[in-house]
Amino acid sequence: MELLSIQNLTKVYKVPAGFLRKKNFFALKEVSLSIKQGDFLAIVGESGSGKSTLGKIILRLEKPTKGKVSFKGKDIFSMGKEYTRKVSAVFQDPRSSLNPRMKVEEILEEPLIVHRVKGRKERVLKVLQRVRLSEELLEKRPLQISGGQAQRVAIARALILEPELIVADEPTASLDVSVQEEILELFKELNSKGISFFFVTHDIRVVEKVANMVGVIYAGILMELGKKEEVLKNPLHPYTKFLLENVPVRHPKDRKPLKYLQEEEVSIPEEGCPFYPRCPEAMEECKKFIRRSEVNGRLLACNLY
Ligand SMILES: Nc1ncnc2c1ncn2[C@@H]1O[C@H](COP(=O)(O)OP(=O)(O)OP(=O)(O)O)[C@@H](O)[C@H]1O
Repeated sequence: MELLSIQNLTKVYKVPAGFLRKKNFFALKEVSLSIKQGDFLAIVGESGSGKSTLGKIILRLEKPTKGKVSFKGKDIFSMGKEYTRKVSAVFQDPRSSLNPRMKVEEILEEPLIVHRVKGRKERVLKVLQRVRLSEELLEKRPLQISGGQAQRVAIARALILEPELIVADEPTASLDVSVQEEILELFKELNSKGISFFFVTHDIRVVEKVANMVGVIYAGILMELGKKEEVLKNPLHPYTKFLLENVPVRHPKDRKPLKYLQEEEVSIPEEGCPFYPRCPEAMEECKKFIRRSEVNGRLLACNLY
């Protein structure tokens, strides 16, 4: 069953363009995708590609300029509090997403109070077990616990209203590698129990372990979207191929700059395909337009298809 559907989503920001002037900046351009019940969709992209904007729109923290987002067939912006119950969020840094003055117990109880849910104590204890935290933590505040524990508290809070979809925006990026693995395992386990995920990451390696679907975004355009095995084994879009050739390495000293960063800085064109200046397979028409198509169930934005 389709849980979330995004159709032709465009987000335009007005950005400064010289003295007292503003211009349109497209953070997202005509993005369409859908999340089925049980899906773990990972959206991969570099910094500034629009992935967080997409997550924020799903969470109703931003409004689209154009396009539609629906949850089980209903426009999310016309839904009331029941949407916040069904769709929750985990962000990158638990230290800034959790109120440092509140005790863990209060943090976990808050959504239950807002949504007038009874039996709060049992719910809190149950959710602590789900994220494998001990009861002793309830009296602590976010700064008195480790980063990994704090992220588990954030996940517990996201789980407490029994959501159907969790939007997770780089939820492991601020954690140590070993803790990252544990948190990913936890997401995988929650997913296997039926919770769907919209997971934002810049690290395509993270996707390999947990996702069943992967979407690749560049300069606000969803370049490729399909089943994880297919996309990773047989990438069709030149940009997906490029990302896979430049997978980040674990150890900082092994890191090399992305290939194109060694070249001169290329600006992103506003018309046509934003990737064409870097694309080894670019054609003349790519300067003018970008074709969207579906190849064997895979969505592509590329003139090669
Ligand atoms: N409120 C805003 N006003 C103007 N521009 C914005 C605003 N919010 C985001 N942008 C721009 O939109 C683009 C997409 O931002 P977004 O945060 O979605 O990217 P991202 O892929 O999540 O990157 P990162 O991984 O760095 O967070 C960026 O160029 C950003 O500067």
